[in-house]
Amino acid sequence: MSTERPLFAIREFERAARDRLDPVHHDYFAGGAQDEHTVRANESAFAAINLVPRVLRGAEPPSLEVNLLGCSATMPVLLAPTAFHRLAHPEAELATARAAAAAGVIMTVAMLSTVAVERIAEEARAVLGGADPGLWFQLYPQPDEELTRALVRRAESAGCRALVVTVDSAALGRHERNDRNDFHQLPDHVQCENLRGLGGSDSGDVRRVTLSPEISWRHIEKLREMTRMPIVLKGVLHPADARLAVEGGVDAIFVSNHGGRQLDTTPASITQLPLLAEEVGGRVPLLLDGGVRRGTDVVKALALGADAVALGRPIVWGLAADGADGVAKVLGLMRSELDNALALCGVATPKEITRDLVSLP
Ligand SMILES: Cc1cc2nc3c(=O)[nH]c(=O)nc-3n(C[C@H](O)[C@H](O)[C@H](O)COP(=O)(O)O)c2cc1C
Ligand SMILES: CCCCCCC(=O)C(=O)O
Repeated sequence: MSTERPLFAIREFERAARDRLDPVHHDYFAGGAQDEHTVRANESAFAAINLVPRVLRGAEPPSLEVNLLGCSATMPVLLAPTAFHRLAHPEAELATARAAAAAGVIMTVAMLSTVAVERIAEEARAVLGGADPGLWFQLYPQPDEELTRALVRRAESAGCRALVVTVDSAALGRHERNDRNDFHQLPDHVQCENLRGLGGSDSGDVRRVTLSPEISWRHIEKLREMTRMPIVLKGVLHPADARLAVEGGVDAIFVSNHGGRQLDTTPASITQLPLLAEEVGGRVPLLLDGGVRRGTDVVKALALGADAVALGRPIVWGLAADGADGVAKVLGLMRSELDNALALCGVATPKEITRDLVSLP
């Protein structure tokens, strides 16, 4: 399966994916909470920010490399965790992992991946001739501490280099598209493979997962005791929570509204970023996701205080459109757009991107 004609923008991958996907699954991937105000805001807020380039800087050719929590990456763009890749393509997370490894970017494996994290790591390592792909693992902390511990152990044993703890999911967001489609159960062949063999059960049934309002800072402290992986809190929007996170010793903060899929009418991630950047004051790295669709969006996020950004839906669109090749093309597009945007802004590296390169609405 491959796209018949070349695609020149992530928006075109979105259309190609829509043409390929079962409409119910497309709605699951594309949709957000309730009226989807935040889904739209994530993208429109980027469009409303202007870039104010510098000229005649005599800059070196752009170099996009970064190091994030000890993992080197060929650009400041990583894969956000997204669940259930098997709904998008039969090769599921294996295809995604091959493309990410070949591109030299960090893939955050979702706890709810449909291929086990060990298999994903093996696939990525094979692309790199046995070298470490620097995978990160996303966790929904469970009220059952032993299940959480087993998931953390599993990620560590698979060689994951950071634990991305999703904290914006005290309950599942209300997805009216899924309700209208009566999509409340996964097909039998789509299983959460990371759950198998843990907590005394061999089932990969997603219903074993609990999203609970009981989860608190105490659970983050426990995670700190459970693992030596750096801990990244994903889903922080309030500056006061960013302060607590830094004081609590987390290693990085992911400014995210879950792609508008949890609480509708939260601000766009990019709108909230400067407030968090000010509160954090460079004490820990800041990552951002939500609505990143262009290389120029990456420059805007870095100018406003992010160290890197992550892509959610664009990766799913690439996967659905053309498997590993589709993901590779999405990442290739981001890389060449970012390269072009840096050159046109008069900077050579992500570190040289400064606040004065953007003007806010
Ligand atoms: C289909 C889908 C599944 C997702 N699954 C997860 C998940 O399992 N865990 C998580 O922390 N975030 C999950 N997210 C949120 C993403 O990690 C990310 O925050 C969001 O997609 C970024 O916005 P974007 O899609 O506009 O790039 C999911 C998002 C989508 C679209
Ligand atoms: C208990 C199942 C929750 C699935 C959530 C996956 C996700 O984060 C998303 O779709 O967004």
